This record gives sequence, structure tokens and C-alpha cells, in this order.
Amino acid sequence: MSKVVFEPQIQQQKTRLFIPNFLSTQECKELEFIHKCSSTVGYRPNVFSTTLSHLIATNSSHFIIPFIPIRERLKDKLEEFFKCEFELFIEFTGLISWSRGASIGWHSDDNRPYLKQRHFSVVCYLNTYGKDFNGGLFHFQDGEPETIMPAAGDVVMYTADDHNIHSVDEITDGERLTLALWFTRDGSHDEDTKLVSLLSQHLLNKNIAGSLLPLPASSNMYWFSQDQASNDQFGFNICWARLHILGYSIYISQDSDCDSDVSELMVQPVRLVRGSELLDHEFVNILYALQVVQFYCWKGSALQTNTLNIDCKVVNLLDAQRERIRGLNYILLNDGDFAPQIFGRTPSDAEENRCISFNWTGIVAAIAAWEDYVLKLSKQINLQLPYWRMQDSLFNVQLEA
Ligand SMILES: O=C(O)CCC(=O)C(=O)O
Ligand SMILES: [Fe+2]
Repeated sequence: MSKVVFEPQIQQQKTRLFIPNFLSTQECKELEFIHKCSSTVGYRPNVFSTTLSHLIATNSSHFIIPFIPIRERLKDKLEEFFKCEFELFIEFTGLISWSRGASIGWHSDDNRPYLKQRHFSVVCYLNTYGKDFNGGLFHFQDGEPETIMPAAGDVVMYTADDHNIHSVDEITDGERLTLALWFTRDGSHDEDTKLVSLLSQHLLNKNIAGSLLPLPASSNMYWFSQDQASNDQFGFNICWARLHILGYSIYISQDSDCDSDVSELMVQPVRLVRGSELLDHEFVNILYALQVVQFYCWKGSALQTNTLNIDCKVVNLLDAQRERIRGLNYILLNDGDFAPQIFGRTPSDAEENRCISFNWTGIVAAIAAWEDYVLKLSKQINLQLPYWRMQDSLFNVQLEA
């Protein structure tokens, strides 16, 4: 009797996928806006991050809405390609930016005992090599593609094990931004369970008409220093620095005894200053001012068109106010050149940094447009949360219009 011989399957296991243009330009820009007004110091030197739980903790849960359809599309694509439909959970979602000096050597993403639940990695590039930053090329140690040159909208998915040893070159200038997700087969590490619980506690305690203004987290989360481990006094506050590189200063009228206490300054009402002009509008805190300015950068040209009827009061700075701003900058920016070194592009590009056209009426228009935007997001989250609670999962609920 002849035996049936089973040929060993010589089939290369698929371990990675590169997808150009998976996200639209609008999706990338919206996530960039969220990161630039919400980021805190990250988990590695010169890295900044925005996690979904941080958005909830800072009264900005509504910013989770734009992530939902993107997470869903990424999960569907990943499960289809790796043939594991309905098996995966999202373990982590975050916006991560790397600034000058950040890099990572050869590693796999599950290379620590506490990271073993990470089975798949997904990196979405939200900005572009050569345009927004230099350095920061991604390399796989073996196989194809060997090198990825990040471009806004492109996505790479790979198994988090040692089939995919990879590295990222040092960023030499600018800020390289990604949306990073890890997926797991282990339901006990499902990020959604934790998020639904945090959202429930947060939103149910608050009436629907509750304020949509951001609340700063503890001030050390916004304190950047070159050597984070040493808690170096020489550094800067990320919010002040992001406004500074866009050409804005901050005026705080309230004179308190604890001016050198940064946590106190983060919760004071602020006014925006540009050159020698001060906008006569009080923002409840620095995070709110930052959200409006970043919103203006995002929507700028669209806002310009209907600014004709906007009432905008701008006054000239008094010498005493100028002195006060100098004092605040000394505390919050230290050396004013340090922030552009970390966030900027060479040669100094503060002007080139997207917010090219500036006028105060644009900013005032942005205050109203920001409010419409967050109100719309907030309505969506309030409608969806009951369904998320039922399923213990964040998903795009198809609601009747
Ligand atoms: O941003 C990238 O291209 C990859 C980042 C990375 O390797 C990591 O965070 O583990
Ligand atoms: Fe990695």
C-alpha cells in the first residue's frame, strides 16, 4: 500500500503589511490638532504622548470621537490580513510624537515581560518625512520593506514578536507624529473596558450641559526637560512652548505670591499676546487658549472667509504687562531658544509652521468655531456612550440622523 506523503508546507507566514494612504489628510490633521493641544511628556526622552485616558482625565473626552472610526477600520484590516477575525482587542491607542534627539534602536514591541500581551503593532504616520521633520526613518532588520519613509496617511502593521525587529533613526529636526496602536488576543488587556469605565464615571457625574473646557492634569506632566529622570529644573512647560513657537505670548493678570509654582499658573485665566498687542479676551486656563490657537492653525484659511462681522478688541501692552510676561516666560520657558530647538525645524521656522497667516479676527472666529466643534463631538459621545456601556466596547454606533 502506498503511503500518502504530506509535503511540509513551505509557505512564508505573513508578518507585516504596509498600506499607503490609509488615512485621509483630514483625519491626519484632526489628530494632529488633538495632539498639539493635549500632549504630555511621553515614556521616552524627547517623546510626547496623548492617550485616550488622558483625554478623559482632562475633561476632553469628546476628542475620543475622531479616533473611533479609525480604530475600527484599522482593526478590520489587521484581522482580515492576519486571518484572525473577531479575535483581537485593542490594548493601547495613543498619539505619539518624537522630537529632535528621539530615537529607538533594534527591538521588537513585545520585548519586556510586561509587554507580552502585545501581539500586533499598528503605526499610522500623521505627518511627513522631509516636510514636517527630518531623520526618523523606520527600518525592519530583515525582509521587505526594509525602510519606511513616513508620509501622512500611510500605515504599517506587523506582528509584535521577533519576526519584526525594527528601529527608528534619530529625529534631527521637527516633530514626527504617529497614531500608535497595539492589539492583543488577551481580553483581559482590552483597553476599551478601562475606557468605558472611565468615561462612565466621568460623563455620568456631569450633566449634559457641563463645561467642555479642558482641565489641566498635574503640571509635571507638561514639564519637558532634556533629562526627564533627573526632574531637571531647566526645561519648559509644553503648553507655553507650543504657543511660543507659533509666535504667541501669554499674559496672566492675577499676581499671586506663588508665581514660581507652575501648577498654580496652569489653572489661572490667561490672555493671548502677539508682538505688542494683547487680545482683550480671557481664557479660563492655558489649555483652553492652546486649544483655540491650535484650532485656528488647523482650520485657519476656512475661518478667514467669514470674519467680516467679528468684534475683536485688541489693546497695546503696557510696560508693566510686558515685564510680567517676561517674568512668566523666565519660569515657564527658561531659555526661550530651548523650545524651538525641540519642536522647531531648522532653520527656525516659527513662521513657516502652518499658522502663516495671522490676524486677531481669525482667533476670535476660532473661539466660536471651536465651541461649535467640541459641542458637536460632545453630543456624539453622549449619544454613543450608552451603547458602549452595553457592549463594553468603543464602536461607531449607527444612529438615525
Ligand atoms: O513610530 C514608529 O515608526 C515606530 C515606533 C516604535 O517602534 C515603538 O514605539 O515601539
Ligand atoms: Fe517598536
